[in-house]
Amino acid sequence: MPQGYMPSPPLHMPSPPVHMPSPQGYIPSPQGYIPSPPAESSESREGASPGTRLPHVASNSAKTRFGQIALHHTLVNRRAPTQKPFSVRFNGSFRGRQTRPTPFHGQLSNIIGIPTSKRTQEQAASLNIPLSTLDSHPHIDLAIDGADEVDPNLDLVKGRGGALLREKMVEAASSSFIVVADDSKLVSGLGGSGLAMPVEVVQFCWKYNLVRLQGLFKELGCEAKLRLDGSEKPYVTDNGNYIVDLYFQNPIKDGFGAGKEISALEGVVEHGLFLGMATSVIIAGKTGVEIMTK
Ligand SMILES: O=C[C@H](O)[C@H](O)[C@H](O)COP(=O)(O)O
Repeated sequence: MPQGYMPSPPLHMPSPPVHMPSPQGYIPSPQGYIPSPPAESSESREGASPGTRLPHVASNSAKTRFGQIALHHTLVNRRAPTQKPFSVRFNGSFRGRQTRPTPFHGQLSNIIGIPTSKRTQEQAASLNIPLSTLDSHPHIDLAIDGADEVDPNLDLVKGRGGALLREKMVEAASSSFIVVADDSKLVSGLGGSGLAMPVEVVQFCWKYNLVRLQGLFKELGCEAKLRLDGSEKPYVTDNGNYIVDLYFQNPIKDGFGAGKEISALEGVVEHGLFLGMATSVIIAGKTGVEIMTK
């Protein structure tokens, strides 16, 4: 936990500075902003605490909105702030729109971002967000990121965007890791979407490792494929490696065991199973937003 940071109840957000608009889905209270009364109750998910629905939040804007709220939540709850810059990691949370994201629109200062891909680094730099690296800032206060799959234990599959290695390094160094996703990402078990579970491998003899990776999960009906780019050439990560995508017919039963087996293969750089890392997950659905915490 970073120096000077005091957690507060997860669903309470103290009042932001006066120039910040009231966040959608929240109402003012003597304790600060609190979620608006739920439109309907939500069901709890196995392995996570009961969720709370925040009504009237469109799922297509929820990721950005709740990323902002998560950031505000963490920042305004810091007691006795030090002069030390607050470090936050970024991924593509502002991609698709080139407008300056609200948290950085002159409302927060003393923030340093740690980008997890070259693309995000360029975007953040173009928005004049101060950037650094893990070398200079080995302890990060807050990570906010999306996920490709979220299971009931808040374990994740990540890396369909190709940034899994840097994401895992940076998120593992973060005191708090908040995932923002929509409900299409929910699965009962990792690999259960039938979509890719990425593994970053060195280019040298990639086929050898592809065959070995597929062989590890024969009983789950796993098919391994080399990821290609738009020109049908092997996709190359920011780290100069290839990605082997694993497609499962049946979900992985033991994520930690699977992760260990994958990592034990020489030439494997990193895998897309993010286990025990997320602090909370903010899920947007058609009828509202649910916050899952352990
Ligand atoms: O490599 C990239 C990331 O791990 C994920 O693929 C990403 O966080 C999920 O992206 P999105 O929220 O845009 O679906």
